[in-house]
Amino acid sequence: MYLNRGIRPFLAPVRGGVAATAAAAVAAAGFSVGVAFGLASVTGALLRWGDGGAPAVAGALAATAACAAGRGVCLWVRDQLATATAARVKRAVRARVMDRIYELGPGHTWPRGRGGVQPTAVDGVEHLQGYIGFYLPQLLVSWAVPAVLLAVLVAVSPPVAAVVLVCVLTVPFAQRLWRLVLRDRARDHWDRFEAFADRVGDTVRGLPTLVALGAADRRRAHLAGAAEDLRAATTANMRASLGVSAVMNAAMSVGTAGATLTAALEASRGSLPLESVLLVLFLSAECFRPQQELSGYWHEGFHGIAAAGAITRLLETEPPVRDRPGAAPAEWAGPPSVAFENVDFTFPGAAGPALRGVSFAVPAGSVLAVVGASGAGKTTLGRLLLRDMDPDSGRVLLQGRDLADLSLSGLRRGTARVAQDVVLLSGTIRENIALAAGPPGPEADARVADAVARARVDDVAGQLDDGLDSAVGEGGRLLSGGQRQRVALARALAADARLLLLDEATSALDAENEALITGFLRAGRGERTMVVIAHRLSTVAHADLVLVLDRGRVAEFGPPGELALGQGHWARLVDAQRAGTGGVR
Ligand SMILES: Nc1ncnc2c1ncn2[C@@H]1O[C@H](COP(=O)(O)OP(=O)(O)OP(=O)(O)O)[C@@H](O)[C@H]1O
Repeated sequence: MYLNRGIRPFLAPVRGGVAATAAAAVAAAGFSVGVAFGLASVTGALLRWGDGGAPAVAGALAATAACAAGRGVCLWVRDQLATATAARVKRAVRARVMDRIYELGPGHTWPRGRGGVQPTAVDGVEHLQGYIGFYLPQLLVSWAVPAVLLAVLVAVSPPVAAVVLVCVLTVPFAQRLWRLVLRDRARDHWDRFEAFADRVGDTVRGLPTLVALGAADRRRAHLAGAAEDLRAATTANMRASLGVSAVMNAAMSVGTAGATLTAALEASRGSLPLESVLLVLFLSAECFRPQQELSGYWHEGFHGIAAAGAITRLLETEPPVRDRPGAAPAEWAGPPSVAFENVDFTFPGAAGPALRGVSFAVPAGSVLAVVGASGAGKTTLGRLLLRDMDPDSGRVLLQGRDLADLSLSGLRRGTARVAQDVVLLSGTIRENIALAAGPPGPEADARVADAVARARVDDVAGQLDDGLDSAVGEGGRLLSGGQRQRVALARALAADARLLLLDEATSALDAENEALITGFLRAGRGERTMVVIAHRLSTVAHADLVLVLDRGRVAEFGPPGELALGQGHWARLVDAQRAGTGGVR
């Protein structure tokens, strides 16, 4: 049986359900045998009508009808059990997949973009329904039922049983062939499906840009190419699958015909009575029925195998960071001091390091501004500070303790960030802010109210019909860039974090919002340690310390006033900004 190793653990708790489903299907097959016996007796009784067979016909008919009804009930039970079993597995798999996505965290690089994981988490888990509910139990049935029926056939006519046995044995051969043909294809098909889904998502998100650039037609052609790729892969798989189906169907036809001929031959020799001939014909057809049904489930089996492979790969992906044994919770009694000690970091697959030998120390409760040219490593430094990833060498320290020795959940409880690309979740402004405010209740409500006031989100809400209960739309697209940033800032404040990272938080702010941020930096000093990836001199002016990065190295570090007196990078950047020829980058 082809069972993906990632899915096996989820099947253990529902083994009983799969077995019960298969048992119901086997019971249905048992009633089919009853129907076969019944029909054979009805036919025999009809042929002997002259011998006063009316009561016998009536009895046989009643027994046949009862068996047919029993079969119907068993199939109904099978479908109920299959659906319930598959639903349990899907629930468990989905929960584990979501856990894994959280564990992979913000530091994981998705090989096919973030959109590529959606088909696995949504469609992939759905595809397990048919695979686990019907395909796997049917696989058991396709062995069990022929085995039982062959035993009955041997008792009725050993030669017919021998013919049927030979043909039934082609089925495992066909299954093996199917597995060999489809194993790699299933993965390839899923990869194309994920890539296509990611591109469609990208296109929808980037539609305004595509239209503005006049590139919509080119993108459409590109998408059509990817769709054609997927169609070609699907057709090729269907062809291969149908080829294997044809082998099975041929075996079944040959088996039924062979059984009929053998039975007829035996009847002509007088060694098989007519009723037994009929019985043999019905039973040999029943022997092949489970395999016929199995081939009907192959489509679901194929998608299930492909999905199970993708789910396994996701579950086996190693997170970039995880808790070390004995990791301790971080202490958040007050704002922490922060230090980097000789930190090197290179992104997987990157040509060169993003950070090299970075060292600096920031006292608790200070504001550190990080500046530097585009690509200098500012965002990477922020990400290492919040432990999205671990340094290749060197250490990041929080209150003198290596970040890697602290538990991730404890660390995340005390940190917050307003990221470069502010992402709001679908829902209302209030819901977005409340996300960070802890379990619902009066305390969380008070935190939200305080954050709204401090980030002046009430100004934003006042411009909207439903105030704080206005929907922000997917990703926050119903709000302006500046409004989004205020909501994101409020969200970070509601988290009441002792370590706050603002990554280019001022880039989309107007003068009023910028004043809000700088005021907030001034007021927050001492309350929390803040690291600001800064663009504007006004922001940096309120920093206690400035770190200038240049191609991944620390070019300068110190209080802004002192650095401005020198002749280095910082002094040049300030002069350039004052002269209006550049930012603080
Ligand atoms: N996920 C990634 N994979 C590979 N390389 C990356 C990744 N993210 C960033 N880099 C590279 O690391 C270097 C530092 O990038 P980083 O985003 O930290 O720069 P930055 O100073 O924040 O730039 P900007 O001001 O433009 O945002 C760059 O060379 C960038 O190309």
